[in-house]
Amino acid sequence: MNDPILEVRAVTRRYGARQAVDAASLRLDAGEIACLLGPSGCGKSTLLRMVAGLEPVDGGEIVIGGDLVSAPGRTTPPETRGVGLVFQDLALFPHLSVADNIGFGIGDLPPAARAERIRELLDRFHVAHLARAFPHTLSGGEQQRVAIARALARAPALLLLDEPFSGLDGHLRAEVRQSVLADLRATGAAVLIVTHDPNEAMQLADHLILMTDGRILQTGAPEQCYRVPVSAAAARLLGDAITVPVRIEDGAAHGTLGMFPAAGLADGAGELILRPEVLRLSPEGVAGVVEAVRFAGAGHVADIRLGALRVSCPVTGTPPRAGDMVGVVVDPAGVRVFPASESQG
Ligand SMILES: Nc1ncnc2c1ncn2[C@@H]1O[C@H](COP(=O)(O)OP(=O)(O)OP(=O)(O)O)[C@@H](O)[C@H]1O
Repeated sequence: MNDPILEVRAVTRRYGARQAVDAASLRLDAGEIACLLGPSGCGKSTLLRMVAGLEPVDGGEIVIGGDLVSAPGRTTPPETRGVGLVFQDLALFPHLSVADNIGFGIGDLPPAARAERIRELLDRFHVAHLARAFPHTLSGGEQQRVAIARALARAPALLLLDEPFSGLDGHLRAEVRQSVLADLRATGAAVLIVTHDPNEAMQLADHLILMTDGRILQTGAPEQCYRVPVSAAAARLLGDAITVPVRIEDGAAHGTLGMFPAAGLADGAGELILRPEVLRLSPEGVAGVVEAVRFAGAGHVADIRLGALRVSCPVTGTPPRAGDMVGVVVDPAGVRVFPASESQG
């Protein structure tokens, strides 16, 4: 196995009594794109800033390209870590042209080599026609491309992006994201992107890193994290998750939606966690009453009362009406069972 580009080992950062990052570990291989996802204040930016060398670590170690760059009392400065950085505000130099922004950090190269590198990046990020333009005349998406091109000027093996798409609005955001992603992949750099947007993270990443309260809950491929969350908290970070209280007894979980395997779990209170899409309406399912039906583009969503439980169930075809009695079935493959104490958060 190749050595990772980035290895973060049990890194900790405290601000007074607050543990902003608590024993976080992750690794990133060459050419891999990872998204660090979590709610506001969970410590994502702090972790990224420690990797960048903008913040010291209070515990643990960071290794980049085989070099130990952070340990308590030791912080290699950002400019000698071989990382590229792009922050939310992009921070382009307003008085420099696009070409000069991109070439800013490579003034030490011979002029011909510098010009060649600038031309390469202008082409790669599709901004060659803007080479002489100034940042304030560019669209948000164009500024985004220039900021990334500038961060890659020294060909870092690792690029760090903190909420890079947050300044772009809906439609433009998705479009810029996908095309920038393709261009980034072509550079071969390992990329660590901080975001609080689950859809963005799932669409961009080879590898998700889910974080809450300073701790990393789960890492893995987006589909794995979505389908097989390690806890209710991890499940909720990636989208709608229905929580159903159950009683675990002799390796089975019993609750309103029926019985599900819970091998290896101790008897006691538990929770089922499932995505809405594993529910469907069928007459042989658990009986419930439709409370409301909403149009949701590709189909409808029915809010259904099943005793004390209320679930939102996607419906294809003709939707039921409020007040109808329906049956709800669950695809057991889409259900996870957790002991109640482990699924808090
Ligand atoms: N320089 C600082 N001094 C004191 N507390 C800080 C400092 N930087 C961050 N914190 C605190 O550490 C915690 C984590 O902050 P951080 O900015 O890393 O979170 P985040 O997940 O990036 O949030 P957001 O998505 O809102 O940017 C927060 O409670 C924040 O208030």
